[in-house]
Amino acid sequence: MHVSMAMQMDEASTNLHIFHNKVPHVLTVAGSDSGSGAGIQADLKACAAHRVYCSTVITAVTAQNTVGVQGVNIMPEDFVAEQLRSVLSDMHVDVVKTGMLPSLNILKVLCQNLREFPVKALVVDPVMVSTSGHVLVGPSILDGFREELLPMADIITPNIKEASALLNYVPLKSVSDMRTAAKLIHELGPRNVLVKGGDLPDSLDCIDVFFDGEEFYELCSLRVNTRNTHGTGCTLASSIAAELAKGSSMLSAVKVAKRYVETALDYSKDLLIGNGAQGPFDHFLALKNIAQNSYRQDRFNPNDLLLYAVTDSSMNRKWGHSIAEAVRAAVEGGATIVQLREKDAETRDFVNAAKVCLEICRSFGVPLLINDRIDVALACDADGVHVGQSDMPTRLARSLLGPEKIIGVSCKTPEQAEQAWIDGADYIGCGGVYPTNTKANNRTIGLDGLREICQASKLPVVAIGGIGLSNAGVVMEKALPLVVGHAINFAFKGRSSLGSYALVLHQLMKQ
Ligand SMILES: Nc1ncnc2c1ncn2[C@@H]1O[C@H](COP(=O)(O)OP(=O)(O)O)[C@@H](O)[C@H]1O
Ligand SMILES: Cc1ncc(COP(=O)(O)O)c(N)n1
Ligand SMILES: [Mg+2]
Repeated sequence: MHVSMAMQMDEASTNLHIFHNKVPHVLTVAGSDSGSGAGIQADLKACAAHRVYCSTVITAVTAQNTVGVQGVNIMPEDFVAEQLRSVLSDMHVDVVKTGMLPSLNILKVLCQNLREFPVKALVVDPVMVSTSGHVLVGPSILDGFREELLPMADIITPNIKEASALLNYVPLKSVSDMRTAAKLIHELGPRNVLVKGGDLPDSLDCIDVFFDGEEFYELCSLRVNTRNTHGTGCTLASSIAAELAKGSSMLSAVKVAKRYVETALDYSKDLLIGNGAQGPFDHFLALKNIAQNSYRQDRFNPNDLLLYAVTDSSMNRKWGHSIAEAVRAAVEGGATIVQLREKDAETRDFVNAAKVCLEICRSFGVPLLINDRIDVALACDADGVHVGQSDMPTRLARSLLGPEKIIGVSCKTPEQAEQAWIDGADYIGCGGVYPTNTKANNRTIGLDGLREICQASKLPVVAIGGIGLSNAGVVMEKALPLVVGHAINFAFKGRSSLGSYALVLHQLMKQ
């Protein structure tokens, strides 16, 4: 407390305002996998997924894919030493995680560096055999593990085969054998042991045995039925390292890491990458959605705003329409973008309806946005959101949704339009142009207000509020000629037959 106060005063008086955020940092010392399922590549992805920085020292380059390992090229130990020195002499590393250590000399070089540059924790994944059965590191490494590395380790994470190898190849066939093995490996010096049961035959669950020298914990997860388990071991160890770097206790780090692997495998169980027996999985839980949505060429095309339909739950209720029926009518009638604006829907109903509407919109190649509810947009992977001035701030919405989603912002003044542009919005909605009964207490800006904002806005403008067949022509006439490089578009809320309005107005705009 005193220290931080003093620092602040000192920095204020000397005018040095450089506050550095120290970032949690894992260094992985491992082999490269050209197929990117395991090794260095899995470590980088796992650390990024846990929001931890990861530097890399490459010990070997493997030619590897989903079929197996075609070749291994071991790095010269001097060059491994040079990489270690480059990273450790410059960067603040919290945790070192080791994977493939292909020679005894490389292991010794690593131990030397760890003594010279001590870190908060050492996670050892004693990689020996790939999931495909290829021997990556020969048994000559075992003495190095036992004599030098394990006594320095905070945790070692052998799979069944590696645990057996460390114990002179005793057979391990059950969870009870795994417990015995964990205890014996603990006697070799590491402070904690996790014997992984991913490869335990005939097991419905995936049970890993954790031993901290005093207590045993059996950590159980569902066994995901999938071919995509290549790299689970590397990912688990990196995830443990990442959680430790953030400050977790060992048991908590192991539990979070295991749950992460299980979640990622479940999400990725049907991914198809490569033709071999063992596929990689998706560390960011995003590829499945991207594969489904690959129809869209551009993230956002301003021309999509041409005819903008907005749903309204009370209007739909009044006319006896479901949200999905209204959306289908709108896109069939020519709407080029749809926004779900459901102010009083139950969240679960809203998510379910949004999923159905998304399918309809996707089949027409029409983007679907969600009003206000970032959570609903994320849950159904909608194309974006539309937010008002008192909803989620645009920048925060952008960081939650990522760079690809569409964000629109309601603006009533040129200043708000400028701010929306600064904050990274894609378009602004502008209104109410005319009085409307679908939004209470909404100040009408009129055609003059609309024109003023169109002149000022650097973003495409969608006109909204009380626009229908009778006045659409006037809005176009008054506002359109003044707008250079922007489209004026129309939003229709809660009409009984959005389709026919859309159709007629679409014709009108084409003239
Ligand atoms: N099919 C699966 N479903 C759920 N978890 C799994 C599956 N296969 C492996 N795991 C988990 O992934 C981690 C790595 O396990 P394992 O495959 O035994 O190690 P390695 O990849 O080093 O051979 C463990 O926590 C294990 O329980
Ligand atoms: C370079 C490298 N390092 C480690 C593994 C083990 O990973 P897994 O046991 O999940 O196949 C691998 N296959 N390749
Ligand atoms: Mg495995």
